Amino acid sequence: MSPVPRRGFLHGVAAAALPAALPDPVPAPLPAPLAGRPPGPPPFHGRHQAAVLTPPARCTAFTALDVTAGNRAELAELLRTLTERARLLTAGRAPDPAGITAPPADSGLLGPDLAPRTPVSLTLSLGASLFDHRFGLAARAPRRLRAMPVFPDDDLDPAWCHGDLGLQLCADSPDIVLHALRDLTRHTRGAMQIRWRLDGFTAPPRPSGTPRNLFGFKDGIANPEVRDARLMDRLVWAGPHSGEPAWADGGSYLVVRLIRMRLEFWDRIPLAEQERILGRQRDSGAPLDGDREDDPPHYARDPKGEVIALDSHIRLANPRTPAGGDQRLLRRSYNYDRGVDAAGELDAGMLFCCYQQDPERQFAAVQRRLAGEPLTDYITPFGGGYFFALPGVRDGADWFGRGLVHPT
Ligand SMILES: C=CC1=C(C)c2cc3[nH]c(cc4nc(cc5[nH]c(cc1n2)c(C)c5CCC(=O)O)C(CCC(=O)O)=C4C)c(C)c3C=C
Ligand SMILES: [Fe+2]
Repeated sequence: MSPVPRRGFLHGVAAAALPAALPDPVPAPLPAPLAGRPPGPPPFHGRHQAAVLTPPARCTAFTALDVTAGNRAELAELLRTLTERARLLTAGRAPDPAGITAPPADSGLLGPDLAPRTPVSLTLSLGASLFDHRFGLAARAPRRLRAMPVFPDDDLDPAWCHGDLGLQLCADSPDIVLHALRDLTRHTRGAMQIRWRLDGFTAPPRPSGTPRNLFGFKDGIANPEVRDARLMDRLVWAGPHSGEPAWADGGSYLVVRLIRMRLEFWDRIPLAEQERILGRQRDSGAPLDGDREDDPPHYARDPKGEVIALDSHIRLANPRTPAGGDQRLLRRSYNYDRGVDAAGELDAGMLFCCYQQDPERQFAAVQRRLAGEPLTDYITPFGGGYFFALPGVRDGADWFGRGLVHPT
């Protein structure tokens, strides 16, 4: 049982550790899509959570949690605490020292001087199960939020699926991610508990450009342009303009899929077959009818699939199909590596994450077309969930989910 009582978990250790004011962030390298903005980590306050549009970081941990808070007031307290800690952590700020008889205010993992070199980004999202009977929120749920269904070719393990909350932490190194997770769990003990967690990484671009997945192919090439704000309003952001409640304005649906990749099998097939399955050249990333990774594939010129096979991954996934609305997704995937399984096989794959305005119109429509594609012989989806990434925290008085839990 938790030594920290459920009620009032924010008061005491957490409240004592909160600083009165945060320092100005010091300039850090900007991801490409944010170039042109004033230097520094993405601001924490805003209409959207800052990390949704930023490119994948080097390291991540996706953690699904179950809320153990007993009522709506305790849920509100949990969300307020997560907001306060997120403000601190995303600014790379060390907590104030604890008294000599108290446990240290910080794990110490990053040394005594955190600020301001170690910013972490955090994205908080809600699962459909949070809207059950416990908190009286069913009538206020995001309209399109439901539990992740089972798709053909899935082999889902219930221990790796769903969750009341989804928490994604991203940073330059795994210790920064773990430091943030320890801080958050420590300050919310008694109100939420981890259900599952998968850590991921991206490779640095070699030699440049888009990073590669564990099959050796560049991944994330054909993503929508995040600098196009009107496009993001059509494809990524949800709110009253997409039929959602007012409190949800600026949020986004997040689909997470944990997909094991059978690396030993993949490594036994010829390169030409690998490229036929995916529809792109491995080394350059170009579509099989092009020369460069940013060349668009020309399916209309190849109706029989003689160059890019009709059942290749990119041709089936193609979200720019005229029927069924715009299905383009913002993919933000990571590689994962969990060592070896009991049979001595490599246990590695993809932590597939994508943001969208409508998971049925976008992710599910694409996923259904991929059923039975040749790639399915080399991959096994075993977990994940559907989540709603909350709108951003607007200012110093706001907190994650305030409009949901405390309507004004
Ligand atoms: C349902 C959504 C998708 C899943 C799940 C998925 C898994 C998956 N993908 C690769 C490798 C590649 N995917 C690529 C492109 C691509 N994939 C999806 C969707 C899902 N992929 C889309 C919508 C697209 C873009 C299609 C287009 O617009 O042309 C590519 C090509 C490079 C790129 O654009 O990123 C690769 C390579 C694997 C290995 C995988 C499961 C493990
Ligand atoms: Fe894909």
